[in-house]
Amino acid sequence: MIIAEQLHKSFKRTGSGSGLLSLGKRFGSRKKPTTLNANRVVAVESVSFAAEDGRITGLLGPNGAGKSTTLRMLATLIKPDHGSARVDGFDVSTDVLKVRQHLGFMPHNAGIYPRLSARENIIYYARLCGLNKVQAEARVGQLIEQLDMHSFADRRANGFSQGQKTKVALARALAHRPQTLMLDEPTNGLDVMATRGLREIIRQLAADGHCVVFSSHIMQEVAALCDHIAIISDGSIAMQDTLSGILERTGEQDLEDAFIAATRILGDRSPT
Ligand SMILES: Nc1ncnc2c1ncn2[C@@H]1O[C@H](COP(=O)(O)OP(=O)(O)OP(=O)(O)O)[C@@H](O)[C@H]1O
Repeated sequence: MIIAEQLHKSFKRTGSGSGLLSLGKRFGSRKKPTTLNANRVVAVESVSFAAEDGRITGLLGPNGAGKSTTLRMLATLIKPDHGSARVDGFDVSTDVLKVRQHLGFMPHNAGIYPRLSARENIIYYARLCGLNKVQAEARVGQLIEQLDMHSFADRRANGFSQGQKTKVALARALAHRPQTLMLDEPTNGLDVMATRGLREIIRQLAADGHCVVFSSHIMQEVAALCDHIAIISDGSIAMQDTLSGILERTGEQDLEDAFIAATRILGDRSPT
């Protein structure tokens, strides 16, 4: 289970574009210019949401909404500036090792080692997570079977297709049998069959009682897969509920219209 409360993260602005922001609000943003700091990029303004075990939770937001930054804070890769979050009861700021034991994270850009084979990539990560050599080899064998990776398991990852990279990254995230799994835009670049396969795996993990969180900007995908949806826009959660709850609260017929309505409501709530 994940509980995030008012997570906030900004980054130092680099490069020469700092003057641009002070001229006005960001394109597509409903935030007023006064909330923007010319020296900092606010990636996540205030994110609070809960993701329960046995449930698929979708973090739905457009490009630049703060999805990856939120997931990276939850995965203990970066520290929040403010706010707090717990993964299976462990604090992401103070119980880093415990959080990592309980969490499997598949980052946006797969991040696999090109010189290692698929099998070696997964074994390496499993060993980092505390499995001994025999355990790691056995676990990797299971994952290769489960994710149908036989045809490329012993090839170097350099040159892998997007789908092959995604499978390796997913296997790596599952290596230590984490209770909670977070996937950052997992279907990016996958074909229809690979996407279907991944959806089945996600459904099965939730059915087995795992907490699964994934980020996406694809409405149909989130609508088809998620039990719970958290809409993120401009670094804040605009609305969170079941699909039917979101449709009811916005008075819309489909998620796309509901998404626009929810972000408009958030914009109207923002301080002037
Ligand atoms: N390390 C960083 N330094 C500066 N700005 C950053 C950094 N990381 C993220 N940002 C900025 O924070 C904002 C949110 O980025 P983030 O990657 O979290 O969004 P996202 O919702 O995952 O977007 P996408 O769907 O495009 O991947 C963006 O404006 C991004 O440029």
